Amino acid sequence: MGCGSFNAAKADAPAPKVKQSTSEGASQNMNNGKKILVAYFSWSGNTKAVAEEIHKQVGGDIVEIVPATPYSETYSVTVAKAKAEQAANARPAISTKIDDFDKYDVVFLGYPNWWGSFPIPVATFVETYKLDGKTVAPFFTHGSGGEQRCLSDLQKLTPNAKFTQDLVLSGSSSKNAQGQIKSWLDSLQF
Ligand SMILES: Cc1cc2nc3c(=O)[nH]c(=O)nc-3n(C[C@H](O)[C@H](O)[C@H](O)COP(=O)(O)O)c2cc1C
Repeated sequence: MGCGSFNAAKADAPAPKVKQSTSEGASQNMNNGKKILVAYFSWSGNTKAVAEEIHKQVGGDIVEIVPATPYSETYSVTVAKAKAEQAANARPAISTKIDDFDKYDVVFLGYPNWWGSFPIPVATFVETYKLDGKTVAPFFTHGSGGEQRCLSDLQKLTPNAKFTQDLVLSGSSSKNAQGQIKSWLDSLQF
């Protein structure tokens, strides 16, 4: 798809911020006896809003996937870099650190659709923190292209995870999606 159709989503979104990459919210980190982590990548805040709502509803810990070298706040620069990284199948370093990742049974993993697929730092994340044997509940936001290869490319990277039904939201609906998130979580029995 062309860039024009997702410019609007960026225009409405807050400026990206680099956050401390530590797990937090450990006080209520069990749901149905499962230890939960919500992990997300977000450049302009849409997926972050969804991640925070999921965390609010299911509890557990939440962590942001943060590239060691942040993306530019300039849309066109980030678009060009993301495209080049995908073409090169790059693995940029991430600053995200998670202690004792093995303890998590369920990982809610979310990111925006970037060129039809995952932003490349997500690949670094799943190759660093192995999802084998874990339940993975994927969620995506997009400009207008929908899911495209967001899920199928993730499944290729981590074929030994147990995937639930995913949640796909347009970026423009991401800040008002409490009801859709609740329905999705109910359907997954969380
Ligand atoms: C580098 C880049 C590439 C994108 N590629 C697509 C795309 O191929 N299809 C699409 O529907 N949206 C695309 N988008 C739009 C984002 O998926 C959408 O705005 C998303 O909600 C942004 O999430 P975020 O605020 O968490 O970063 C792209 C955005 C960027 C910055």
